[in-house]
Amino acid sequence: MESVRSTIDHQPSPTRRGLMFVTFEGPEGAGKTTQLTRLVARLEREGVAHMVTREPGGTPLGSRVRDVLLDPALEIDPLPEFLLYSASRAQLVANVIRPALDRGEVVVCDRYADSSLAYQGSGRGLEGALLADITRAATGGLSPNLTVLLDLDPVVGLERAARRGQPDRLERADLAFHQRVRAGFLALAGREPERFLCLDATQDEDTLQAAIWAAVAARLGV
Ligand SMILES: Nc1ncnc2c1ncn2[C@@H]1O[C@H](COP(=O)(O)OP(=O)(O)OP(=O)(O)O)[C@@H](O)[C@H]1O
Ligand SMILES: Cc1cn([C@H]2C[C@H](O)[C@@H](COP(=O)(O)O)O2)c(=O)[nH]c1=O
Repeated sequence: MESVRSTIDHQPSPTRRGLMFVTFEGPEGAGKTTQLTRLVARLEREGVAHMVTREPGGTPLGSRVRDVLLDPALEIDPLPEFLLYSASRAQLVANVIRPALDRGEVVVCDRYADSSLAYQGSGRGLEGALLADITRAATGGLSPNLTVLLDLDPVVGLERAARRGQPDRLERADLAFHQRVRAGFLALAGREPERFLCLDATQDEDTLQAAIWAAVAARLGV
């Protein structure tokens, strides 16, 4: 009996089996980085092994690709734009995210494939099947367990983002583009309500963090 109980007690938790992949999504200036930073601080306080990264970026290749994608001096057509995001994503998944999940760490990522569906799909108008095929190739089908969507009117978000300084290439796109992006994110959340935690990003930071931590803690069982 004792040996049976100890076997059960030592079953790996979902985290240790590498199943906890959390992404933050939303329009410009919605507060993703603010909330992600607070979540990471909470994971540290709780003693949960974790790794934090972002898209585009997170690898030496991804950092270079990020500089290209955000450079306001460059004109980039929708297809090469999507392929560049996908190249950064493929490198990040293979070299950073999957190894961390395999080590049993919680992975927290600032933007992921949903951003491509919203920005390059809804925003730029690229076809869904193309996005799905290339995203599958880039990620090997790796999907987050939890996606926190911070929803915000782009007028407010772009104002918030502007406090940081000069707008980057994406932030310079017109308001109609950013409205399509917002609508795209909301449509994605509507299609997968179990994966998405959709929050009104006009709420104060403490309220948002409490909701995010409750969702993470429930999935981690802490
Ligand atoms: N809940 C909030 N209410 C009001 N302002 C906020 C809130 N959360 C963050 N901010 C402020 O909004 C600005 C943008 O926040 P942050 O960089 O976290 O957003 P982001 O979604 O990561 O932006 P981007 O996608 O443009 O990188 C910052 O000045 C931040 O202090
Ligand atoms: C992953 C991803 C990102 N984008 C856009 C969204 C933002 O405008 C920038 C990234 O800047 P941030 O300060 O880190 O939010 O890139 C995109 O268009 N498509 C994507 O797949």
